Amino acid sequence: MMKKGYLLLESGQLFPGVRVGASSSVIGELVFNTSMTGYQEIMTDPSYAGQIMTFCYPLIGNYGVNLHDNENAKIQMQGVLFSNLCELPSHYQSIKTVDEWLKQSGVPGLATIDTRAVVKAVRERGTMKAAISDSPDFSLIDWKQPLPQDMVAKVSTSKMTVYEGEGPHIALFDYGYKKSMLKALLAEGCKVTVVPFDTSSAAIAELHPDGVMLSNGPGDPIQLQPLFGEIKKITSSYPTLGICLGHQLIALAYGAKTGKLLFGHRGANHPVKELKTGKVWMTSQNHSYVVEKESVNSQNFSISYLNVNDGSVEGLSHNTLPIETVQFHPEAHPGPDDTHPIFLKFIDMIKQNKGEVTHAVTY
Ligand SMILES: NC(=O)CC[C@H](N)C(=O)O
Repeated sequence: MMKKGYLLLESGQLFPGVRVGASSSVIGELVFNTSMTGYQEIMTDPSYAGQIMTFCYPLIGNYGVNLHDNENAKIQMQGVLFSNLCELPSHYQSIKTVDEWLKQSGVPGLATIDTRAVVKAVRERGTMKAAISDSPDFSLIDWKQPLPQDMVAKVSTSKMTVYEGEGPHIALFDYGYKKSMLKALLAEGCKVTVVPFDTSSAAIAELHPDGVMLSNGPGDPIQLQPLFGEIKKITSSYPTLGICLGHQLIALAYGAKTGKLLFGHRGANHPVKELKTGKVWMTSQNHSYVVEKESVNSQNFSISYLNVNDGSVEGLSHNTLPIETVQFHPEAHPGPDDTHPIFLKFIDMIKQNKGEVTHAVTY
C-alpha cells in the first residue's frame, strides 16, 4: 500500500504526496532543478547537502540507477520531490530503482507531488524552508530550527588521496567535489591529490603542486571565512581554477562580496556569455549564491562570463595572476559539456607557468 506523505512549506503551503525512499521526516532548504535528465548525477552532487530538491521534469527514474553515474559516494540531499517516479525502470545498466536507492541511502522523498506548483511557490517567494512529514500538521515542525551550517566539513574528505598521472600535479580542494572534475583532470593525464577543505598553505607547499583547483560545495560561502586568508595565499602561489563554491571563495578571499539569488540557478541549459569572445555557452548550474558585480575590484579581477538571463557574474579572471574562476560547471554531468575546454585551458595555464610550450586551446 502506498503511504501518504506531505510537503510543508515555511510559507504555509501544503502539498500531499506519496512517500518514497526512507521513512524519516526532514526539514531542509527547498530548491528546484530544471534538468530533463541526469537525476543520478544531480542526486549525488554534494552541493545539495542540507536541501530538499524538487525535480521539475515530470518523469524521473525511468532508466533506473547504475554503477557509473554517481558524482559522490552517496546522496547528500535532505530529501527529494518528484512528480512521477518510475517504478519499473528500463536500461541495460540499471541495478535498482530510485525508490530502492533512496531507501538504502536513508534519504526520504515524496512522489506524485504537484512539482509545478512547488516551483511556482519557490519562484515567487524565494528559497525557503520545507519539511517532508507523515502529517499535514504544521505545528509539528520546528520551523525555528536553524538549517545545518557546517556542511562543507561534513562532505569533505579528512585525508589526502593521490591519483597518479604523468602530467601536471593538481591539488584538488574537496569542498564536496563532483567526481567528474577529478575525471576531467585525470583524462588529461594529470596527477591529482584530493585534499581536505581546510588544508593549510604550508601543507599544500609540501605537495609541490603545479596547480590548484577549488571545487564546488554546499552552503553559504561566507561560512568558510576563517579560511579566506589561506585561500588567498594558496591561490596567489599556484595557477588556480575555481568552480562554483571555489569561484565564490576566491572572490571573497580577494575582497569581493557574495549575495543570495531569489531561487538560484539549477539546471542544464543556463546560457552564459564569455565577454572576451562574445560567445554564448550553454552550461550546467547548481548554485544559490553569486558574486556581486559591483564588489569585484577591477584592479584585481576582470569579469570573464555573465549570465545571459539575469546578468549575474559567471566567472572571473585575475588581471596579473594565473587564476580563473567559473560559477557554472564545465565538468557537466549532468548537462552540456560545451565549456569542458576550461579544464584544457587550466592545464595550458599551468604549463605556461612552468615555461613549457603549449598549444592554444580554442573552443
Ligand atoms: N555547486 C556549488 O558549488 C554551489 C555553491 C554554493 N553552495 C551555492 O549554492 O551557491
